[in-house]
Amino acid sequence: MTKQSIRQDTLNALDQMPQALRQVYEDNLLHQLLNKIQRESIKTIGFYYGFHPEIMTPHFFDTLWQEGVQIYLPRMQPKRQLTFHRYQDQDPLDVAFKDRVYQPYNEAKSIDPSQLDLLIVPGVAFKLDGHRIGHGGGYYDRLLEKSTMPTIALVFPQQVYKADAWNVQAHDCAVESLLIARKENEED
Ligand SMILES: Nc1nc2c(c(=O)[nH]1)N(C=O)[C@@H](CNc1ccc(C(=O)N[C@@H](CCC(=O)O)C(=O)O)cc1)CN2
Ligand SMILES: Nc1ncnc2c1ncn2[C@@H]1O[C@H](COP(=O)(O)OP(=O)(O)OP(=O)(O)O)[C@@H](O)[C@H]1O
Repeated sequence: MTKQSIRQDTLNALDQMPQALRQVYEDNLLHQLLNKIQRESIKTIGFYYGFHPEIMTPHFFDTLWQEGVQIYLPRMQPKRQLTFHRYQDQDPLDVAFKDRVYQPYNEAKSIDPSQLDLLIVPGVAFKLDGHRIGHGGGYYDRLLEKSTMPTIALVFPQQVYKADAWNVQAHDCAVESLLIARKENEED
C-alpha cells in the first residue's frame, strides 16, 4: 500500500473508534507515560497538542503538570522547521491549519529540542521498529534527522503496522520506542 492510502485508512479507523474504547486506551497511555516519567525522572518533555482523530493529548497536560513536568509544544516555522516553546496552563495558543493545530507563539520561552528529556512524536501510522507516517509535512523527519533526545510515540493499536506494510524512504526517521495502548492497566 502507498503511504497516502495507509495514512487515510488509519485516520478513518481512528475517527470511527467508539468513544468508550478511545477513553480506555487514552487512560492506559497516560498511565504508561507516567510510569516512564517516574522511572526515568523525566522533567521536560516535548509534546504536541493533539487534534481529532489523534490522541487527545490536552487531556494529559494537567496530570503532567501535577507531576512537575515542564511541557514544550512545537511551532511550525518557515522551511518546515519546528521550534519548541514552554506551555503552561492558560497560556494563549495560536491556531493554524483550519483550526486544527494549536501552537505556542514565538514569544513563549523556547528550548533547544536536544535538551528535552523526552520528545513525544505525533504520527498517523507506525511500525514496531518506530518508522512512522505523519500528516505529510515532513516536520518531524527534519527535526529527528538533526536531534539526539530520546523519542517515543503514543499509539493506538489501530496505528501499528507490519514491517512490510510500506517502503521506508531515505528521509524517514524512526522513533526509538512505541507506547501502545492496552485495554487493561496491567503493569509492564
Ligand atoms: N498535533 C499535532 N501537532 C503538530 C503535528 C502533528 O502531526 N500533530 N505536526 C507534525 O508534523 C506539525 C503540524 N503538521 C500538520 C500537517 C498537516 C496538517 C493538516 O491538517 N493536514 C490536512 C491537509 C492539509 C492540506 O494539505 O490542506 C489534513 O490532514 O487533512 C496538520 C498539521 C506540528 N504540530
Ligand atoms: N529531512 C528532510 N529533508 C528534506 N525534505 C524532507 C525531509 N524529510 C521529509 N522531507 C519531505 O517532506 C515531505 C513529507 O514527508 P513525509 O510524507 O515522510 O512526512 P510525514 O513524516 O508524514 O510528516 P510529519 O513528519 O510532518 O509528521 C516529503 O515530500 C519529503 O520528501
